[in-house]
Amino acid sequence: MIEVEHLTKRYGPTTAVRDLSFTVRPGHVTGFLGPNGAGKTTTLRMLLGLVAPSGGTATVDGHSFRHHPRGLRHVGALLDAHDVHGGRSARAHLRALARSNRIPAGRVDEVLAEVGLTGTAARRRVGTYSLGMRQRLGIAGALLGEPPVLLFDEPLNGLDPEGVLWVRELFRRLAGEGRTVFVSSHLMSEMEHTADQLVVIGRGELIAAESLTEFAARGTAPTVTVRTPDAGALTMVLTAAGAEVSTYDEETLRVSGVSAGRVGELAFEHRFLLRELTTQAASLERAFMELTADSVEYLAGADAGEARGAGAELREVRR
Ligand SMILES: Nc1ncnc2c1ncn2[C@@H]1O[C@H](COP(=O)(O)OP(=O)(O)OP(=O)(O)O)[C@@H](O)[C@H]1O
Repeated sequence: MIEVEHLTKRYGPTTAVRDLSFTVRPGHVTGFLGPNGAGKTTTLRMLLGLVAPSGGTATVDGHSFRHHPRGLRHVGALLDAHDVHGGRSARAHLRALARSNRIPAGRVDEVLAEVGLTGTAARRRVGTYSLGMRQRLGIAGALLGEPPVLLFDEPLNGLDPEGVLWVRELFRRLAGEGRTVFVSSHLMSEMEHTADQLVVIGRGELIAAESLTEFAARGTAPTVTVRTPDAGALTMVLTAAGAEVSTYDEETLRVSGVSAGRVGELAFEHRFLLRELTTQAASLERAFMELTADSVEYLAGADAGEARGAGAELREVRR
């Protein structure tokens, strides 16, 4: 179990992490989400004892990583895929890691096969690797000691679609084996098919720590799209039934506040012809943007107003 309690990190006038507390449990893939600069990397570095906190604690199974004698056999991590000597081969790099962590050398070929760096790829200098290949090597390094706890900082960066699918399956399998898998990303679209638990931060502070399902429920309610030649008359019926209706085009309505089933029943009762009746689930991406809108440091032009506006809307709803 990863426990972060009142964790704070200041760099001069910048507070990268502020009074952050959360728990990450074994048996789950937990996504660590936040916009750029939210403090994810700083938190992971504190967990690994690479950066000293200004306050609070970050522990794995009750110990700080620095004081854990089993090193890579206890916590495996991929922080920065570029953090590997470019002149070495993948195999030489992993052999050195294995030696210094007293891990049997036989594990090196096992993890290379696991991440798909076999044959000539394993013998090539890491300096010639693409970002995706470096990510695979970083993941191999994290898996080397078969640790019960795994930390990954933006592991999907640079991976091709096949690589993304492979990583997702790998993480699920590792969690299924009872390990703790903690994965950072600044993109909800990456996490929504990867994680089942979420820790969301913005400007170094905790915004949410809950399951993906709970997080989804915070977002915009699902909407129903209805296509009918009787759009005007159906709008009146739906509004009378308590729905909110907006017109998309002369045949298409967007309906919220009632289910697709109820729209179907009302249309049947009033003998309206329906050409389409579909539900759009709440978008997790939208919920994430709304929730973090006020903590986004780097916004481009027009998006800034829109995202902040969305944040304000959500606060209205919560009140
Ligand atoms: N060594 C440092 N010295 C000064 N400021 C730092 C240092 N490391 C991080 N910061 C600042 O702390 C804040 C959090 O940075 P961090 O890299 O932890 O965020 P992040 O969530 O990982 O972002 P990204 O998704 O962009 O990698 C940023 O404002 C960053 O500029």
